[in-house]
Amino acid sequence: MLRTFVSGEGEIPSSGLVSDYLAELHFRISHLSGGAVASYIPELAKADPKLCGIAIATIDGKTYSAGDADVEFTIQSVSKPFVYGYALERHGREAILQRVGVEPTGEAFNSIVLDEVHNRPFNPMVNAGAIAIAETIKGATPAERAQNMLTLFSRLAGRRLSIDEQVYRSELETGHRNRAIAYMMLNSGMIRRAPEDILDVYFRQCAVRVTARDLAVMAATLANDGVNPLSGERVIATEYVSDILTVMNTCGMYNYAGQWSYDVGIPAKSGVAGSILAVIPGQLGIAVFSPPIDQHGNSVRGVAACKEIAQDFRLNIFRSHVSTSTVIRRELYGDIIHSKRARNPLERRLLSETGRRICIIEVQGPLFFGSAERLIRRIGDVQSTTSHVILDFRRVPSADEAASQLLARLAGAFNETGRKLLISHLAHQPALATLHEAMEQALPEQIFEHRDAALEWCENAVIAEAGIQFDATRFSLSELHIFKSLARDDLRLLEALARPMIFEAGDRIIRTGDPARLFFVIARGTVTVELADAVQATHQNLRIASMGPGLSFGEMALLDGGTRSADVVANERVVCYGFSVDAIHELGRTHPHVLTTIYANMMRDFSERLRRANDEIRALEQ
Ligand SMILES: NC(=O)CC[C@H](N)C(=O)O
Repeated sequence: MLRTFVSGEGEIPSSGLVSDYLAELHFRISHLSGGAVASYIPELAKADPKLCGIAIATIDGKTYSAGDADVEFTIQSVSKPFVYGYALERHGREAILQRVGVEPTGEAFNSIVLDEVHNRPFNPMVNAGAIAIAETIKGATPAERAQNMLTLFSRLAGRRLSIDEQVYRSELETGHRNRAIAYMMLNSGMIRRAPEDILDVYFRQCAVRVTARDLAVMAATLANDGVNPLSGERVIATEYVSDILTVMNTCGMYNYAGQWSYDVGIPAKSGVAGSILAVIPGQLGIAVFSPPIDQHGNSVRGVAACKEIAQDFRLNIFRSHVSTSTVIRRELYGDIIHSKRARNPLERRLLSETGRRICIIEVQGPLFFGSAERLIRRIGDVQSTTSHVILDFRRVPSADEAASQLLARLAGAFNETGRKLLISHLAHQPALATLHEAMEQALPEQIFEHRDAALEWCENAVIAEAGIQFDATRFSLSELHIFKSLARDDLRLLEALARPMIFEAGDRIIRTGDPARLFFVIARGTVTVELADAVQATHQNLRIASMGPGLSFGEMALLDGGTRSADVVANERVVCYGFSVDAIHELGRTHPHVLTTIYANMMRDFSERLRRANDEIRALEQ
């Protein structure tokens, strides 16, 4: 039962909740009786049966513990899954399967039977299999092999471990059953080197000193796809982690494995010194240590503690925590949501009429078969009404091989139909590398760092298709919205005031804080309006708009005559006309209607922009 979710102190101690839970659990578990300390290895018989420690490590490296979680004991059989992973990595699945199967025995950990069909040990979690696997530990001498083995475990624990010489010697002197198993395997050709050599490193491997906290970290390394959450070091290749966990699930608790899986539902491994290590993939690792073991060789208190934790925290791995229903965060359409590219009134009308052909899908969460399939199905649904689909991946932390393949196929299908699929915010990080590669191959031109750039690309395509671009070659002031409705004579007066100006790419045409003396009309090229230093963390400028031919900027100066509130930078060579604010005001004195018309045009533009901004905000609120 979860009893301690709120502490009495008024404040909720963030990590105290789990610690308190473990402390209570420990209190109950440590009073359990039953079982006996293993004595077939004489040195193990000396263990204090009262010892009891519990530890949990999360995949982001937080550890919780209760009781004797920092007391050292020997790892024993809990070492087996890790050396198995090591062997798989060195020799590959095929070669290892030749030597050791993956079938549960239903027999004790030290059973002497081999699989008669293949003449190999049933699985790597029982002694026979683990001894065969120990032969794969690299090294020309016993010392080198011991060193390599110890290095593996130190990397798994995230600290330097050592070997308990007494326990090692004790088993070396008395482990005749294991010796028998080794000789039998030599006889059947399952091991090739001298049994004593292999047993030497196997006994040492079993005698590595660890704490419950170490085991929790090792379990968390498996839960974390093979990366130690404390050191950040990859210790096991991702592709073999599921092999290890599968075998742990079917064979890790020996002839209790079926019942364990039914009761607890977590891949686990136990050792005769009294420890159990359990792995909840993607979440955490659990370890319990208490020496008395039952008839199967599993720690009595360890089994009880794991059962409770699994039930209280709903950790059965067959219980699904993933949902595919949230893969689409929301959909936005190009009639309401616009890029930061400022548009002239004609283009704006076109986009509000036909912009629904552009669909932005904000994707969220990890992509795997289920979520990718759901996403693709939705894209299929919107396809009939859209010509452009932008996938915004900023909230996608990972995509596996299956999802990457599905999306690559989708991209291929898009390419064939002439519809466009665009990708934005696909982060450069290892968990997205496969997807990146697949997308780069399928859509080399359509991957954008920012969604806004992708949207602008789509808008440009829609506008180009409609053939309504501003024609800069026959540029006349009457076509500019700011001068709309002015009589020809008035326009002529204004033309006389226009000063042609040329800027090169990167030129800062307007600088924040400068006195505002001119406003500009673009004839050729595009500019970007940006807020200097706006992104605090990086001191980067924030792009708020970009604009091209036929649009004006800096006209606010006509109203407030103050200083500039943003920077405007030329994106390429820009030809524009500058109008002196003073000269326009001057003109207003003799021709007041010129100024009022300009003001009215500006007001109309502002109010339209405000309305559109409100529509966008409303759409983004959903
Ligand atoms: N179950 C175990 O932990 C067994 C390990 C022990 N070293 C043995 O080989 O017998």
